[in-house]
Amino acid sequence: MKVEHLSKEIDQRLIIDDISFELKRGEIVGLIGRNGEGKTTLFRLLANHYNKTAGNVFINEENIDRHRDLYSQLFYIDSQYHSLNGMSPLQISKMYQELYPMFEADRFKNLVVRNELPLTKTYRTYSKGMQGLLQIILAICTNANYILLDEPLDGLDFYVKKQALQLLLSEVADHQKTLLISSHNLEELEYIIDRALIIKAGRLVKDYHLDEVKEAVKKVQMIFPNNELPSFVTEHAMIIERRGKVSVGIFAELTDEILKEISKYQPILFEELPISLEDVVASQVLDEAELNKSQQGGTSNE
Ligand SMILES: Nc1ncnc2c1ncn2[C@@H]1O[C@H](COP(=O)(O)OP(=O)(O)OP(=O)(O)O)[C@@H](O)[C@H]1O
Repeated sequence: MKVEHLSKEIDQRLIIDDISFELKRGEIVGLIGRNGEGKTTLFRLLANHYNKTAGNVFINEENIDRHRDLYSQLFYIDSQYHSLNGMSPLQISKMYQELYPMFEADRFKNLVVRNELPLTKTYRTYSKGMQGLLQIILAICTNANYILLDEPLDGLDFYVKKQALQLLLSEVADHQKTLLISSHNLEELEYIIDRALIIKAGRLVKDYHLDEVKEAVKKVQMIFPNNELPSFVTEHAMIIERRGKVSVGIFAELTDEILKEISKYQPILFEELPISLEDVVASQVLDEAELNKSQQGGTSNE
Protein backbone atom coordinates (compact mmCIF):
# COMPACT_ATOMS: atom_id res chain seq x y z
CA MET A 1 0.00 0.00 0.00
CA LYS A 2 1.37 3.35 -0.98
CA VAL A 3 0.19 6.67 0.43
CA GLU A 4 1.26 9.68 -1.60
CA HIS A 5 1.07 13.32 -0.51
CA LEU A 6 -2.13 12.89 1.46
CA SER A 7 -3.66 16.07 2.89
CA LYS A 8 -6.92 16.94 4.60
CA GLU A 9 -8.27 20.36 5.31
CA ILE A 10 -11.21 20.76 7.68
CA ASP A 11 -12.73 24.20 8.26
CA GLN A 12 -9.79 25.78 6.42
CA ARG A 13 -7.34 24.09 8.77
CA LEU A 14 -4.82 21.62 7.45
CA ILE A 15 -5.26 18.57 9.71
CA ILE A 16 -3.22 16.15 7.59
CA ASP A 17 -0.34 17.81 5.82
CA ASP A 18 1.28 16.10 2.84
CA ILE A 19 1.79 12.62 4.31
CA SER A 20 3.51 9.90 2.26
CA PHE A 21 4.53 6.38 3.28
CA GLU A 22 4.41 2.77 2.16
CA LEU A 23 3.18 -0.29 4.04
CA LYS A 24 4.56 -3.69 3.12
CA ARG A 25 2.74 -6.99 3.52
CA GLY A 26 3.43 -8.66 6.86
CA GLU A 27 4.51 -5.44 8.57
CA ILE A 28 3.21 -4.23 11.91
CA VAL A 29 3.46 -0.48 12.04
CA GLY A 30 2.71 1.83 14.94
CA LEU A 31 1.09 5.19 14.28
CA ILE A 32 2.32 7.29 17.14
CA GLY A 33 1.45 10.81 18.12
CA ARG A 34 0.10 12.81 21.00
CA ASN A 35 -3.59 13.71 21.34
CA GLY A 36 -4.93 15.70 18.44
CA GLU A 37 -1.96 15.25 16.11
CA GLY A 38 -4.09 13.67 13.35
CA LYS A 39 -4.04 9.87 13.80
CA THR A 40 -7.79 9.29 13.58
CA THR A 41 -8.10 11.73 10.67
CA LEU A 42 -5.40 9.81 8.82
CA PHE A 43 -7.26 6.52 9.42
CA ARG A 44 -10.51 8.09 8.23
CA LEU A 45 -8.83 9.36 5.09
CA LEU A 46 -7.28 5.99 4.33
CA ALA A 47 -10.62 4.26 4.82
CA ASN A 48 -12.42 6.84 2.66
CA HIS A 49 -14.60 8.11 5.49
CA TYR A 50 -13.31 11.56 4.56
CA ASN A 51 -12.69 12.91 1.09
CA LYS A 52 -9.04 13.64 0.45
CA THR A 53 -8.13 17.30 0.00
CA ALA A 54 -5.08 16.12 -1.91
CA GLY A 55 -3.07 12.97 -2.46
CA ASN A 56 -3.63 9.35 -3.42
CA VAL A 57 -3.64 5.88 -1.93
CA PHE A 58 -2.53 2.90 -4.01
CA ILE A 59 -2.98 -0.80 -3.37
CA ASN A 60 -1.13 -3.13 -5.72
CA GLU A 61 -0.18 -0.06 -7.78
CA GLU A 62 -3.87 0.75 -8.39
CA ASN A 63 -5.41 4.01 -7.21
CA ILE A 64 -7.96 3.00 -4.59
CA ASP A 65 -10.39 5.78 -5.59
CA ARG A 66 -10.48 4.56 -9.18
CA HIS A 67 -10.89 0.90 -8.14
CA ARG A 68 -13.36 1.08 -5.27
CA ASP A 69 -13.38 -2.70 -4.87
CA LEU A 70 -9.89 -2.28 -3.38
CA TYR A 71 -11.51 -0.85 -0.26
CA SER A 72 -12.34 -4.46 0.63
CA GLN A 73 -8.57 -4.86 1.14
CA LEU A 74 -8.84 -2.36 3.99
CA PHE A 75 -10.42 -2.86 7.38
CA TYR A 76 -11.20 0.07 9.65
CA ILE A 77 -13.88 0.68 12.25
CA ASP A 78 -14.38 4.24 13.40
CA SER A 79 -14.79 4.07 17.15
CA GLN A 80 -16.93 7.25 17.13
CA TYR A 81 -19.13 6.59 14.13
CA HIS A 82 -20.13 3.03 13.38
CA SER A 83 -23.32 1.15 12.92
CA LEU A 84 -22.60 -1.93 15.01
CA ASN A 85 -24.36 -0.86 18.21
CA GLY A 86 -27.78 -2.34 17.54
CA MET A 87 -26.44 -5.53 15.93
CA SER A 88 -25.58 -8.97 17.25
CA PRO A 89 -22.46 -10.78 15.93
CA LEU A 90 -24.73 -12.82 13.64
CA GLN A 91 -26.18 -9.65 12.13
CA ILE A 92 -22.75 -8.06 11.91
CA SER A 93 -21.52 -11.15 10.08
CA LYS A 94 -24.32 -10.78 7.50
CA MET A 95 -23.52 -7.13 6.91
CA TYR A 96 -19.79 -7.79 6.55
CA GLN A 97 -20.38 -10.60 4.06
CA GLU A 98 -21.90 -7.90 1.83
CA LEU A 99 -19.04 -5.50 2.37
CA TYR A 100 -16.18 -8.00 2.13
CA PRO A 101 -16.49 -10.71 -0.55
CA MET A 102 -13.82 -12.81 1.19
CA PHE A 103 -15.52 -12.64 4.61
CA GLU A 104 -15.15 -15.95 6.50
CA ALA A 105 -18.53 -16.32 8.21
CA ASP A 106 -17.85 -19.75 9.74
CA ARG A 107 -14.53 -18.70 11.12
CA PHE A 108 -16.12 -15.55 12.53
CA LYS A 109 -18.80 -17.58 14.34
CA ASN A 110 -16.23 -20.05 15.67
CA LEU A 111 -13.94 -17.31 16.96
CA VAL A 112 -16.83 -15.48 18.62
CA VAL A 113 -17.90 -18.65 20.41
CA ARG A 114 -14.35 -19.73 21.27
CA ASN A 115 -13.71 -16.34 22.84
CA GLU A 116 -16.92 -16.63 24.87
CA LEU A 117 -18.66 -13.67 23.25
CA PRO A 118 -22.47 -13.96 23.16
CA LEU A 119 -23.67 -14.56 19.60
CA THR A 120 -27.14 -13.16 19.90
CA LYS A 121 -26.64 -10.15 22.19
CA THR A 122 -26.19 -6.74 20.57
CA TYR A 123 -22.81 -5.06 20.35
CA ARG A 124 -24.14 -2.25 22.57
CA THR A 125 -24.55 -4.65 25.48
CA TYR A 126 -20.95 -5.87 25.23
CA SER A 127 -18.34 -4.55 27.64
CA LYS A 128 -15.54 -2.40 26.18
CA GLY A 129 -13.15 -5.36 26.26
CA MET A 130 -15.68 -7.62 24.52
CA GLN A 131 -16.26 -4.95 21.86
CA GLY A 132 -12.52 -4.63 21.30
CA LEU A 133 -12.12 -8.36 20.92
CA LEU A 134 -15.10 -8.60 18.56
CA GLN A 135 -13.64 -5.85 16.37
CA ILE A 136 -10.36 -7.73 16.12
CA ILE A 137 -12.15 -10.97 15.21
CA LEU A 138 -14.12 -9.03 12.60
CA ALA A 139 -10.93 -7.49 11.21
CA ILE A 140 -9.35 -10.90 10.80
CA CYS A 141 -12.41 -12.52 9.23
CA THR A 142 -12.87 -9.84 6.56
CA ASN A 143 -9.65 -11.18 5.06
CA ALA A 144 -8.61 -7.59 4.34
CA ASN A 145 -4.88 -7.42 3.83
CA TYR A 146 -4.53 -4.04 5.53
CA ILE A 147 -5.97 -3.78 9.01
CA LEU A 148 -6.16 -0.28 10.48
CA LEU A 149 -6.69 -0.23 14.22
CA ASP A 150 -7.17 2.99 16.16
CA GLU A 151 -6.31 2.36 19.83
CA PRO A 152 -7.51 -1.26 19.64
CA LEU A 153 -6.20 -2.28 23.04
CA ASP A 154 -7.48 0.75 24.91
CA GLY A 155 -9.52 -0.33 27.93
CA LEU A 156 -8.92 -4.06 27.46
CA ASP A 157 -7.87 -5.91 30.59
CA PHE A 158 -4.68 -7.94 30.70
CA TYR A 159 -6.32 -11.23 29.73
CA VAL A 160 -8.45 -9.88 26.87
CA LYS A 161 -5.48 -7.89 25.58
CA LYS A 162 -3.42 -11.07 25.46
CA GLN A 163 -6.19 -12.89 23.58
CA ALA A 164 -6.57 -10.02 21.12
CA LEU A 165 -2.85 -9.78 20.50
CA GLN A 166 -2.48 -13.51 20.00
CA LEU A 167 -5.21 -13.44 17.38
CA LEU A 168 -3.74 -10.47 15.57
CA LEU A 169 -0.12 -11.52 15.64
CA SER A 170 -0.77 -15.06 14.46
CA GLU A 171 -2.90 -13.66 11.62
CA VAL A 172 -0.04 -11.42 10.51
CA ALA A 173 2.43 -14.27 10.71
CA ASP A 174 0.23 -16.84 8.96
CA HIS A 175 -1.30 -14.67 6.25
CA GLN A 176 1.11 -11.78 5.76
CA LYS A 177 -1.48 -9.23 6.82
CA THR A 178 -0.36 -5.66 7.47
CA LEU A 179 -1.34 -3.87 10.64
CA LEU A 180 -1.33 -0.13 11.20
CA ILE A 181 -1.98 0.41 14.90
CA SER A 182 -2.27 3.61 16.84
CA SER A 183 -1.80 3.66 20.56
CA HIS A 184 -0.90 6.06 23.32
CA ASN A 185 0.64 3.23 25.25
CA LEU A 186 4.13 3.00 23.89
CA GLU A 187 5.12 0.19 26.25
CA GLU A 188 2.34 -1.85 24.70
CA LEU A 189 3.43 -1.09 21.13
CA GLU A 190 7.09 -1.68 21.81
CA TYR A 191 6.73 -5.45 21.75
CA ILE A 192 4.42 -5.57 18.76
CA ILE A 193 5.56 -3.17 16.09
CA ASP A 194 8.39 -3.45 13.58
CA ARG A 195 8.21 0.14 12.51
CA ALA A 196 6.97 3.47 13.84
CA LEU A 197 5.39 6.37 12.02
CA ILE A 198 5.50 9.48 14.16
CA ILE A 199 2.85 12.08 13.44
CA LYS A 200 2.99 15.62 14.74
CA ALA A 201 0.63 18.47 13.81
CA GLY A 202 -0.65 16.41 10.89
CA ARG A 203 2.79 15.78 9.42
CA LEU A 204 4.78 12.60 9.31
CA VAL A 205 7.90 13.63 11.18
CA LYS A 206 9.61 10.24 11.44
CA ASP A 207 9.34 6.85 9.84
CA TYR A 208 11.73 4.31 11.24
CA HIS A 209 12.35 0.64 11.80
CA LEU A 210 12.69 -0.09 15.47
CA ASP A 211 15.65 -2.43 15.12
CA GLU A 212 17.61 0.21 13.25
CA VAL A 213 16.71 3.00 15.57
CA LYS A 214 17.50 1.01 18.68
CA GLU A 215 20.87 0.20 17.17
CA ALA A 216 21.62 3.85 16.40
CA VAL A 217 19.93 5.81 19.18
CA LYS A 218 21.66 5.79 22.57
CA LYS A 219 20.40 6.83 25.98
CA VAL A 220 23.18 7.96 28.28
CA GLN A 221 23.39 9.21 31.84
CA MET A 222 26.21 11.63 32.40
CA ILE A 223 27.90 13.92 34.87
CA PHE A 224 30.39 16.58 33.82
CA PRO A 225 32.80 18.58 35.97
CA ASN A 226 31.18 21.61 37.65
CA ASN A 227 27.79 20.02 36.84
CA GLU A 228 27.79 21.84 33.54
CA LEU A 229 26.66 20.17 30.37
CA PRO A 230 29.01 21.15 27.55
CA SER A 231 27.16 22.81 24.67
CA PHE A 232 28.63 20.12 22.40
CA VAL A 233 26.55 17.57 24.33
CA THR A 234 23.31 19.57 24.19
CA GLU A 235 23.83 20.09 20.47
CA HIS A 236 24.04 16.33 19.89
CA ALA A 237 21.63 14.98 22.50
CA MET A 238 18.06 15.63 23.55
CA ILE A 239 18.28 16.02 27.33
CA ILE A 240 15.25 14.22 28.71
CA GLU A 241 15.97 14.36 32.41
CA ARG A 242 18.09 16.30 34.93
CA ARG A 243 18.39 14.85 38.41
CA GLY A 244 20.83 16.85 40.50
CA LYS A 245 24.20 16.33 38.91
CA VAL A 246 23.02 13.61 36.59
CA SER A 247 21.66 14.39 33.16
CA VAL A 248 20.08 11.82 30.92
CA GLY A 249 20.29 12.43 27.20
CA ILE A 250 19.28 10.66 24.02
CA PHE A 251 21.73 10.76 21.15
CA ALA A 252 20.28 10.16 17.69
CA GLU A 253 23.67 8.60 17.00
CA LEU A 254 26.81 8.27 19.02
CA THR A 255 29.70 7.95 16.61
CA ASP A 256 33.35 7.49 17.56
CA GLU A 257 33.96 11.11 16.57
CA ILE A 258 31.23 12.36 18.93
CA LEU A 259 32.54 10.13 21.73
CA LYS A 260 36.07 11.38 21.18
CA GLU A 261 34.91 14.98 21.34
CA ILE A 262 32.89 14.32 24.50
CA SER A 263 35.88 12.69 26.19
CA LYS A 264 37.72 16.03 25.91
CA TYR A 265 35.25 17.41 28.47
CA GLN A 266 36.37 14.67 30.91
CA PRO A 267 32.97 13.37 32.00
CA ILE A 268 32.83 12.00 35.53
CA LEU A 269 30.10 9.61 34.41
CA PHE A 270 29.09 8.64 30.87
CA GLU A 271 27.08 5.45 30.98
CA GLU A 272 24.68 3.92 28.48
CA LEU A 273 21.18 3.01 29.72
CA PRO A 274 18.66 0.62 28.18
CA ILE A 275 16.46 2.49 25.73
CA SER A 276 12.71 2.13 25.32
CA LEU A 277 10.35 3.12 22.52
CA GLU A 278 9.05 5.82 24.83
CA ASP A 279 12.53 7.36 25.09
CA VAL A 280 12.97 7.35 21.35
CA VAL A 281 9.57 8.85 20.70
CA ALA A 282 9.94 11.44 23.45
CA SER A 283 13.16 12.62 21.88
CA GLN A 284 11.53 12.95 18.47
CA VAL A 285 8.02 14.10 19.25
CA LEU A 286 8.38 16.45 22.18
CA ASP A 287 10.38 19.59 21.89
CA GLU A 288 12.62 20.91 24.68
CA ALA A 289 9.92 23.17 26.14
CA GLU A 290 7.40 20.32 26.33
CA LEU A 291 10.00 18.06 27.93
CA ASN A 292 10.78 20.66 30.59
CA LYS A 293 7.08 21.03 31.30
CA SER A 294 6.48 17.29 31.60
CA GLN A 295 9.52 16.91 33.89
CA GLN A 296 8.35 19.71 36.18
CA GLY A 297 4.90 18.15 36.39
CA GLY A 298 6.00 14.54 36.74
CA THR A 299 9.34 13.16 37.83
CA SER A 300 11.14 14.37 40.89
CA ASN A 301 14.08 16.63 40.22
CA GLU A 302 15.74 16.66 43.57
N1 LIG B 1 -14.44 16.81 11.95
C1 LIG B 1 -13.57 17.68 12.45
N2 LIG B 1 -13.85 19.00 12.49
C2 LIG B 1 -12.97 19.90 12.99
N3 LIG B 1 -11.75 19.57 13.49
C3 LIG B 1 -11.42 18.28 13.48
C4 LIG B 1 -12.29 17.26 12.97
N4 LIG B 1 -11.69 16.06 13.08
C5 LIG B 1 -10.49 16.32 13.65
N5 LIG B 1 -10.33 17.63 13.88
C6 LIG B 1 -9.14 18.26 14.49
O1 LIG B 1 -8.01 17.70 13.86
C7 LIG B 1 -6.97 17.49 14.79
C8 LIG B 1 -6.55 16.03 14.73
O2 LIG B 1 -7.60 15.22 15.28
P1 LIG B 1 -7.50 13.64 15.34
O3 LIG B 1 -8.74 13.14 15.99
O4 LIG B 1 -7.17 13.14 13.99
O5 LIG B 1 -6.24 13.45 16.30
P2 LIG B 1 -5.68 12.13 17.03
O6 LIG B 1 -4.21 12.15 16.83
O7 LIG B 1 -6.43 10.94 16.57
O8 LIG B 1 -6.03 12.44 18.54
P3 LIG B 1 -6.33 11.42 19.78
O9 LIG B 1 -5.04 10.74 20.06
O10 LIG B 1 -6.73 12.38 20.87
O11 LIG B 1 -7.43 10.51 19.35
C9 LIG B 1 -7.49 17.94 16.14
O12 LIG B 1 -7.04 19.24 16.37
C10 LIG B 1 -8.99 17.91 15.96
O13 LIG B 1 -9.59 18.87 16.76
